[in-house]
Amino acid sequence: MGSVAVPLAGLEESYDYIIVGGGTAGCVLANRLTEDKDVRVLLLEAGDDRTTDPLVLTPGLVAGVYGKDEYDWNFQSVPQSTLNNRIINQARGKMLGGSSALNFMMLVYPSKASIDAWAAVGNPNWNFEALKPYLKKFATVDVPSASTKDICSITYNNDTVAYGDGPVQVSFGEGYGVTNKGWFDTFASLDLLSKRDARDGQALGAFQNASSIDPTTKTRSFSAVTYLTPEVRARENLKILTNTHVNKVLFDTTGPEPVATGVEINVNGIVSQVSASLEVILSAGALQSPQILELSGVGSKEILAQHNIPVVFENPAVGEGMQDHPIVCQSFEVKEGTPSGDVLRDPAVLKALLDMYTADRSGPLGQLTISVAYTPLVNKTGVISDEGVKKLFAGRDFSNPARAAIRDIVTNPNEPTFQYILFPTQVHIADKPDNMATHLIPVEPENFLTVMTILNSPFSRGSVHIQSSDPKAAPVWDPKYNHDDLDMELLARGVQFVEHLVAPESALGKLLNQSGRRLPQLKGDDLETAKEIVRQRQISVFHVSGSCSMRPREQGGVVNERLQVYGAKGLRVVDASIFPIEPAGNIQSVVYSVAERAADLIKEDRRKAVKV
Ligand SMILES: Cc1cc2nc3c(=O)[nH]c(=O)nc-3n(C[C@H](O)[C@H](O)[C@H](O)COP(=O)(O)OP(=O)(O)OC[C@H]3O[C@@H](n4cnc5c(N)ncnc54)[C@H](O)[C@@H]3O)c2cc1C
Repeated sequence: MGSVAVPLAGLEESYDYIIVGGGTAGCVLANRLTEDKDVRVLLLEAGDDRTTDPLVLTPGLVAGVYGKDEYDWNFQSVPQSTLNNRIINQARGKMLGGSSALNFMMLVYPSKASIDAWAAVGNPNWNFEALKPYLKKFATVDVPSASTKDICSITYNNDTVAYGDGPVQVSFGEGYGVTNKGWFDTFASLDLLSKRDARDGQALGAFQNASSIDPTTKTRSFSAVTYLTPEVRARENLKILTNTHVNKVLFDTTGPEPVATGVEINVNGIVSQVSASLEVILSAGALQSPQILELSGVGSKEILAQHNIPVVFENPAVGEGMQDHPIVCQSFEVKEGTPSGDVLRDPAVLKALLDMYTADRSGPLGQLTISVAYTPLVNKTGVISDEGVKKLFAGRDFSNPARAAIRDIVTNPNEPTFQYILFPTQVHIADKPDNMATHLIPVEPENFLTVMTILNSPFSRGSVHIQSSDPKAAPVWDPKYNHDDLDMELLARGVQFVEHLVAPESALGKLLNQSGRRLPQLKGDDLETAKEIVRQRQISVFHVSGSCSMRPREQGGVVNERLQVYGAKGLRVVDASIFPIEPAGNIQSVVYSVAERAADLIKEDRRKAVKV
């Protein structure tokens, strides 16, 4: 099907900026760029607008959207050789709001060192201090109640006033109970309770994360509702087009450097073009921004040739450098009387909770009761000694600046090598999960809690590339988890530490059925068994990033510090793809703040160009 240079009915022929992907980052940009009335923006989203959909808005119903074509791209990895050849699912939001519309809503701030590492790998203008104003700009964090503070041992936050003043509404909720208390008491007994506010980037120990849930309405607070409010949508200089698949970026190649001039779109099978007079901005997420670049002729010559795509300009780094946080999920049967989300398998319980939520927004469906902890490098004996850390890293090559930057974080006893999560239900791992819901729907008859071990700064790098010139064909995602064997060594040690958390004498262990089942039925007492637990139970924590990395070009960069694509004019990438190094913790806070900062950079560049 050929495309015609005629705009679709209702569209102008040209806009100043075209944003590709109305996801987490894309909605931020659409809002901020149209604050200037002179700037005309077109926001293009492949999915629909589901901002009034109860499955999206109700925090406790999130599992209901996974795998459904109208909400979720539902990508699958190639089999992972280090994980017993299992296939790993990667849910991705396909709707206005993108992945912020189907994520778990955990709102965690990155560690300072993990953002300072961005500067260390060639981006001197991107460090924690530079990002901090934007970490405050995207959200307003409500204060926790006295009872939440008490149950969750919150003694470290400066919580007399809300933190930040941005559109995303963030809260702590009220549903915490004995399991959360057990979590905090257990970490306290290990002298690993946070003493600092995690928002200052230097927390270590257990702390209560907030959630992107509006404290008043008890609904998901995500980019499409918070940045695209009715007021913003009413702006005459903003056009939002949903159900619009962007096939590729169009270039003028007649000058010395290719210039992005617009995009080719597919709306209900009708392929047409629309022009951008200033810039095309790709915000299609870490799996699809590189896909669109390759479909447009930007990428490795060999890959483009395989699919008969003419090269506009070559950059083999496109789609490489892919990162993700590996997460190992061990489930433990609870004692009679210990609360577990597994009771939702009973339709009568689910109905009663739905009735409560519908009546007055009360009950667990309007909250998230996950708790977390950051720890330094630990193993079965606790925090690993300096000597032990040195031994683990001895004789390895750290000449690559990114590897050196990650080593510096992981070996620093004041930095969070691991994030632990207390998840209130069982997690089911399948060799080939149909979708994310496969992990969440209880299949075991007993009730469980899950302790999750996340490696915050992995060394392994994967890739994502097109497998066809068809824009609708899913790209091939190979995260290459643990291909750097250090990741397996570290993760296995992190898994060994879980035995401290669930031990019979620990406060959490006392809530478990110590003679009951575990998933898997293995204990990480020795390192080899801990590695087998990783192989059987590691999945993705859905933090894919780094596939269009911000780095110097000669070091594998795709974008520069202003997020402009090397080798072209008028083209940027603004989403999780640009992260040069995965930040510690859950990454939505970083995606939002990168997009906020990008909006300022774009405005600044326009001011300079048109001298306004
Ligand atoms: C299941 C899940 C749970 C998560 N839980 C958490 C959590 O609890 N806390 C946390 O901090 N983070 C969490 N994350 C991660 C976080 O939500 C994401 O990292 C973040 O939302 C990614 O933002 P983005 O802007 O890079 O991409 P996205 O938000 O995914 O946006 C990309 C957008 O581009 C659109 N698009 C793609 N291709 C095209 C095309 N060709 N044409 C037009 N549009 C296109 C997509 O439909 C989508 O709307 C989770 C993610 C998932 C998937």
